[in-house]
Amino acid sequence: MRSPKDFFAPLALGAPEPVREIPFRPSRMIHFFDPSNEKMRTKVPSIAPKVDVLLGNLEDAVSADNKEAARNGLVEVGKANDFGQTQLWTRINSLDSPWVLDDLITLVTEIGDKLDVIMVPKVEGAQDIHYVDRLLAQLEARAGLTKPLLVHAILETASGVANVEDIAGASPRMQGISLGPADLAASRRMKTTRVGGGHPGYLVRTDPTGDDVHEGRTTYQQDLWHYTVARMVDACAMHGILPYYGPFGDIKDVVGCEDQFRNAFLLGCVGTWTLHPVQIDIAKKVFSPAAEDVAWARRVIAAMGDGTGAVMIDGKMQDDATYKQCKVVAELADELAARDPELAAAYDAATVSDSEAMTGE
Ligand SMILES: CC(C)(COP(=O)(O)OP(=O)(O)OC[C@H]1O[C@@H](n2cnc3c(N)ncnc32)[C@H](O)[C@@H]1OP(=O)(O)O)[C@@H](O)C(=O)NCCC(=O)NCCSC(=O)C[C@H](O)C(=O)O
Ligand SMILES: [Mg+2]
Repeated sequence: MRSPKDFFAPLALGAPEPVREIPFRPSRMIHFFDPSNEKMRTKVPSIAPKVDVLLGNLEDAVSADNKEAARNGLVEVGKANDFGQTQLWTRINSLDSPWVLDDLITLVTEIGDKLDVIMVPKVEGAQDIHYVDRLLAQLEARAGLTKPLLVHAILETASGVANVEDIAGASPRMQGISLGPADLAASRRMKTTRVGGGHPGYLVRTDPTGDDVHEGRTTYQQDLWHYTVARMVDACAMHGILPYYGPFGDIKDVVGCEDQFRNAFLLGCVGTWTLHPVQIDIAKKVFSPAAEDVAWARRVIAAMGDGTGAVMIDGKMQDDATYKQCKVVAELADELAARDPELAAAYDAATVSDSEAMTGE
């Protein structure tokens, strides 16, 4: 454990100064593509402007035979494209794999200036982040990078969940954490066979009303991921980093996907992974606050003045705590609107019509 006094010191001579705060940049969708797949590589220039984050995946879903091709394909993509406001991330292979050292050495050396965040899978505890932290500092120094690479952990082992607060605070590089429900299910010995989402067997049932316990009792499917997502959100908030939902593998179930994403958004996540182009617009819709919620938040903020005291709006009590919630929504809306003119126009139109409705104009 480093002394708090040394926490922000570079871990190698010549490495860039660590950031003091994680900059907020829109990251509603982290779009996964396989850089070993030539067809997907050719789609990068058309997909990049539609997503907040483009991620070249080197780990699971890339076959062992294609690991080198994926690494080289990502270098090619990084060198050939200007990503504008879209961030370029990668997911490296796991720290116990034979590929990860070459992943880090090659990517930082060849395209370290283009990469924003390195996603590390199967993080078990702070020690895994410390290893990556020092190695990155050495590689950054050697490559002459001036901006530190940030690190994102996937929460996908039972031990990672048990240590999530330590992981979130392990380094100033920690940008955020995503849920990895598929590996986490395996690590926990859960009896599901899916990538994220619910399960019809995980439910509660209303009490029996008479003698027949077998019929007429409503069931409600429960969210398998509620506990982990909530715990991850708290760990991230505590350390000033960003929480994300992860993958939803049933690509055809666009409705279930939207529900799962929204649960995560309401609980505090800022974004999610998208595995297929069809999920991009779902993530954009869910992780951008609704225009009517933004109009309401702006109304409460305006009515609350300095943010203290209590007022009634439409029969509902507002006070310091609702003011703070509204600030979260309104500030997120402003940050997203600064990048997205369509969203900016929708938020402004809703705010105008909300204030016209109030004044009866
Ligand atoms: C899942 C896929 C293999 C499906 O691909 P495909 O069979 O080609 O689907 P479609 O025919 O519907 O595709 C239509 C067109 O869209 C292109 N496409 C598909 N996916 C992508 C993408 N991600 N980015 C860009 N373009 C994409 C296809 O090429 C088709 O193009 P065209 O023929 O010109 O019309 C595929 O979607 C895929 O590989 N997705 C990524 C999978 C992935 O990254 N998985 C790993 C993340 S999840 C995970 O690791 C679990 C987690 O760690 C945990 O533990 O929970
Ligand atoms: Mg995984």
